[in-house]
Amino acid sequence: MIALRIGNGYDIHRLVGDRPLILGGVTIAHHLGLDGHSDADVLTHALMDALLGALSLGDIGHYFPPSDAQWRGADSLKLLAQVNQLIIERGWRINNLDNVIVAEQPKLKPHIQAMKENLAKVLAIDPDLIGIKATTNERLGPTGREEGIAAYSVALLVKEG
Ligand SMILES: Nc1ccn([C@@H]2O[C@H](COP(=O)(O)O)[C@@H](O)[C@H]2O)c(=O)n1
Ligand SMILES: C[C@@]1(CO)OP(=O)(O)OP(=O)(O)OC[C@H]1O
Repeated sequence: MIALRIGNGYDIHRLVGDRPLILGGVTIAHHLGLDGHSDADVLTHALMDALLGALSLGDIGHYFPPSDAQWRGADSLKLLAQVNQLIIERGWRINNLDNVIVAEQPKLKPHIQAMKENLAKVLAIDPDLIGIKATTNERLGPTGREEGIAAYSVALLVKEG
């Protein structure tokens, strides 16, 4: 018997002048970066929420509360490794992941493969199981005005036997 569980995640972080831009663990040269208590890696945050959502385990704020100083400046890939552990402990594996980053600037296409490889390494899966797309918001709304970058993620988990 095969069991499937699907989850979705969303996050948005504000763009500011004095922070690095980190997406999927890749530091991208840009005049603005994402603000947050952690490294503000919005893609990895949306992905963690999708994975937790698939197993009805709550959200990242439950495991890594922004009020807790230990997560200040946290490397989100390290948090993702902890989320992956929760999945493995429960006997699930990742079937595939799909993600959309909404960013007016910079061009993300040249960095997508590196993001996939970073995430795949942490999750111990093939990079081809991870979809990552980038889109502008056609200059509409907060992402379109370059006030922030948002990400949406979908995760499909599978358990056999
Ligand atoms: N930050 C971004 C946004 C988009 N792209 C790539 O450009 C294509 C066209 O984007 P539209 O929003 O105009 O549809 C998109 O499909 C991406 O390939 C990007 O690299 N970085
Ligand atoms: C991982 C955390 C830890 O503070 O990161 P933040 O940078 O606060 O980002 P947010 O997506 O607002 O909330 C998730 C938090 O749990």
